[in-house]
Amino acid sequence: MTRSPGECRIVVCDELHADGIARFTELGYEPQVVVGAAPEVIHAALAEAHALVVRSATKVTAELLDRAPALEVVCRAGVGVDNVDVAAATERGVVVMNTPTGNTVTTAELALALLVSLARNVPAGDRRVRSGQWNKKGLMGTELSGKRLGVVGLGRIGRVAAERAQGLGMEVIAHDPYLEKTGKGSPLHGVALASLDELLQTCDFVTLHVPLTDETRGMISRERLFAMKPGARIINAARGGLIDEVALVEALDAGHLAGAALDVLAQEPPGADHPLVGRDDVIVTPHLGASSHEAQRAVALDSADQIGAWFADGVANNAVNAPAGSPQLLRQLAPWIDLVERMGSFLGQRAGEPIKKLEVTVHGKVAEAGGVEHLRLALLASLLRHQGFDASVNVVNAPTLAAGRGLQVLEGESEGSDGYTSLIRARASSRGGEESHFVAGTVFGGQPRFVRVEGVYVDLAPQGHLLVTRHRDRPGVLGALGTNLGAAGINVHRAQLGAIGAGHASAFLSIDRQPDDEVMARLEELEPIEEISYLFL
Ligand SMILES: NC(=O)c1ccc[n+]([C@@H]2O[C@H](COP(=O)([O-])OP(=O)(O)OC[C@H]3O[C@@H](n4cnc5c(N)ncnc54)[C@H](O)[C@@H]3O)[C@@H](O)[C@H]2O)c1
Ligand SMILES: O=C(O)CC[C@@H](O)C(=O)O
Repeated sequence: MTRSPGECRIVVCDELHADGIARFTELGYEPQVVVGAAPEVIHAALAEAHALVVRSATKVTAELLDRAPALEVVCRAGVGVDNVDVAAATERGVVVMNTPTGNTVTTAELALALLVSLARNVPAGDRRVRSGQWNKKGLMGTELSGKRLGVVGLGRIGRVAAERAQGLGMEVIAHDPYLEKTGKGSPLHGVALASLDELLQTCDFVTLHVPLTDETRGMISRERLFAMKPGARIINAARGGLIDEVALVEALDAGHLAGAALDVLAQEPPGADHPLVGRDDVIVTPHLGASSHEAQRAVALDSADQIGAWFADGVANNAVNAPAGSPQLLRQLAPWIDLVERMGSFLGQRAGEPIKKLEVTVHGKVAEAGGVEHLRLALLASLLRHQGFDASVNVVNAPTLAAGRGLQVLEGESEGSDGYTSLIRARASSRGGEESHFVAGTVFGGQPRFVRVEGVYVDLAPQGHLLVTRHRDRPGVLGALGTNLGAAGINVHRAQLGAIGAGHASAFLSIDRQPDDEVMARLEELEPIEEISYLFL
């Protein structure tokens, strides 16, 4: 859905580079900046916000999200989304996006700065001079050239850090299980992939570049710290929480490790008596990784452009919880999304009880264009909206809501496109499959068409009021339905029917208004009618 900038309230919760604010203005938006504002001002802004821009200071919790009922999108001007409760946002249908590329080089450069500073005691030397001492006793460093660096997480930042370290003459190895799973090997020349244990046991320096997730929290545990090569140094410019900080103090005190450089801590800012702050063998910087003019400008511009694209075209660039797609693809998919929403509406209304299994197949040209996932999610969201959920169900929260209800979404069996250039089939079944409904549709001249419903081939414009029957296949059924509807002043625009086997048939009547309960009861009482339902598409 396209919105004009005047309709969209954007709230900027953390410091954002001025060029990002200017870009919003260029795009026609008037963002409200609430950095440092009183809680009541922030709460009032949240109450009307459609988009939030945050860095790491604002914690986007479930409670904050509940204060923002109109919220559609949260944009993290940076990489890590660990300050956003993504599950809570997803549940509420709120898109969460980050700006993953703007601060890559800057953060890798900080990791390198920490590496060099740690190897050569630069901060300790500076402190000594500031205190009036001009001597180098105890500040003997170590050369980087020829030493082995282990990069944990060979993603965007890890790769830049690895390449720069090779330029310093270091031998670099890396650990990244997700890269290993691709089976393609290391993307960098001269950087071999290794297990985490091998990396820790053999490297002189280790630098961390993984996101903080349930899997990585505490990954550099006490056991792993003490398994590191004696005299090694560790650098963390990724996230506090990756390293067991208590165990790090012990490993340093025991002389097992020679030093650590940390841009991030588990608790930021740290308490005054944090045991890692103030040691000569530890460098701590205040989460400076992304703090360069270039990086802050880049992530701010990306935030403005991404939010603009969301409001203008519904494109969720860099979303971590929604399918992506270019504006061109979404424009191409628009009539198909309209079709699948009507298919979902049909199936949701037809089913007498909660659907437990939804099988969707997308065939032909529309599948080749991409966006199959988008179509499947749009169908599911529409089905759920017609199965007791409210209008807030969308492609973001539909999978979570479906899973919560025990509804499985599967790819149906591939049966080809039945001679159509493109065809979408969907079957919805209740528990055990005793109730199952089927619809197949396509788009003709930009308009949605159902071409097969239940077992019957039809040519049905899925719009407006519809009656669907299952009845005994005998003469006069259509006449009896038409007579009763006519007596109630209801006009039948179009009627289609067909046999569905074993002496049964189904009829589909497009009518001009909803029959009241009395009319429906009369139709149900007609002798051949086994089941009749009214649907609005
Ligand atoms: N200090 C800062 O200011 C700052 C700035 C930017 C980013 N960061 C942090 O750096 C992290 C990395 O950023 P990026 O842009 O390189 O992200 P990225 O997604 O490009 O790379 C992360 C890499 O980690 C790998 N990975 C995931 N789990 C792993 C595991 N268990 N073991 C080893 N590797 C694993 C992934 O496969 C991926 O290749 C971010 O998530 C963010 O938390 C910090
Ligand atoms: O906004 C910042 O200064 C830090 C950003 C950084 O932690 C990130 O994950 O991108």
